[in-house]
Amino acid sequence: MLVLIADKFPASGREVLGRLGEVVYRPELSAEQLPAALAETKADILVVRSTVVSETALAASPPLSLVVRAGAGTNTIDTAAASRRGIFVANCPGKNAIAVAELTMGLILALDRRIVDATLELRHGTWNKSKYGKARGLKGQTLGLVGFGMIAREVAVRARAFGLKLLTCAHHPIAPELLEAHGVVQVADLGALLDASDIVSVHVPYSKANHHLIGADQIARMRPGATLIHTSRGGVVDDKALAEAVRSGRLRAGLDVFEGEPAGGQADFKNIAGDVGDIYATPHIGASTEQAESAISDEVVRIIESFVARGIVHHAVNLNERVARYSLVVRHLDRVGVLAGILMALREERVNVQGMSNTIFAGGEAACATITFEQAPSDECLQRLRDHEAILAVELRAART
Ligand SMILES: NC(=O)c1ccc[n+]([C@@H]2O[C@H](COP(=O)([O-])OP(=O)(O)OC[C@H]3O[C@@H](n4cnc5c(N)ncnc54)[C@H](O)[C@@H]3O)[C@@H](O)[C@H]2O)c1
Ligand SMILES: O=C(O)CC[C@@H](O)C(=O)O
Repeated sequence: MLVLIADKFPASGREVLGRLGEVVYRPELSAEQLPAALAETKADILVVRSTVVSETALAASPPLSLVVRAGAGTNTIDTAAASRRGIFVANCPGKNAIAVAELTMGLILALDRRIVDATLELRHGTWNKSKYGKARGLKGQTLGLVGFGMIAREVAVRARAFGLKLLTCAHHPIAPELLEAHGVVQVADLGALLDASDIVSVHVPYSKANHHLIGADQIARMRPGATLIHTSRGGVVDDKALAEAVRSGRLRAGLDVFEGEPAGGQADFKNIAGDVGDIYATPHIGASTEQAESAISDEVVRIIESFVARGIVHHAVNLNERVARYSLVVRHLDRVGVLAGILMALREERVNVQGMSNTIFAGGEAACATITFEQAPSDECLQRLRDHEAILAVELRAART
């Protein structure tokens, strides 16, 4: 088994993976160089952070069967192409949420106290207490969290300690216990959240549907003097419209992600923070704390270990989520050919198997197979299975609709 790691990844994690197979560490690879590296190494497993994984990359190594995103967002991986090729794509949900929440709070505080500007002036020898000795203060202000996933919840925990009032919006009703536990109120929709918030912080994944979720209209709807914090993904906010609103003095913004940002560690990048003083910005470092990188590394190792040892992929993001209409539970003696016999019987019925698992009981004598499909096998087929000398019991279950 060969694991190609195409982004920065801790040495401790690489060492553990090295015990499972060969590890090729190429953190310098760009998206353009990735296909050639995959073709050359014939990697079975690919680990990436922000490096884009295109269909060409996925096709470059025939044995490639798993791509692990050492992070949360998978929009940089062509998951549709991976699904077409039967390649699992997995991520590490929540493992860097605290780090992003900490940066979010950092940007909120830095903007309120204008810490960056004050530091820059002091560095140049200017004492400007008159200018920087004015801030609104956070207590009692309203923070609107766009999305209420892992990161937004960690932001809520921290923001509450600062005395902020918390709102959120989602496409569906969020469980009341979850809202209550975080001291958050769900408002009707994004518009209501923008109307009511002094600070808006964006925590949704990038997708076609979320492209410019915070566009010119939403930016215009924000309260005058409000602050927008964006640490989710370039493209969720319309950067140009935001820059205009900040330049006009209506808003302030704290950004960790940008439209068209470079994927690698160092590059020239002309960006909207360059000429707009009220934009504070960091180069996509939300997840980059030692704590988060270590938690992500442990999770990547866990995902790969489980895949190699048991074929189970934790946090796969490109599986068919549809619940099969029928499942057949077959308890059987653990003998060669029994499973093949069951599948042959289903094949004769032209039943297309959707999923299958087989668990062996302690002692190794008996096992239980669960097979799922959309179309029920006939009674005759079920009887034939029941009559098999190595089959102990057969039960057909229909999913509740
Ligand atoms: N700056 C960084 O370094 C960094 C690090 C980690 C994650 N991220 C980004 O942050 C995003 C969120 O991360 P997370 O761990 O909280 O993910 P998550 O999946 O736990 O939460 C995202 C939530 O947003 C909701 N959502 C999606 N579209 C929405 C919409 N239009 N309106 C309201 N809710 C919507 C989803 O239902 C989900 O509950 C990631 O997808 C990634 O792009 C950035
Ligand atoms: O790996 C990184 O540096 C960024 C990760 C982050 O954007 C994520 O989606 O987890």
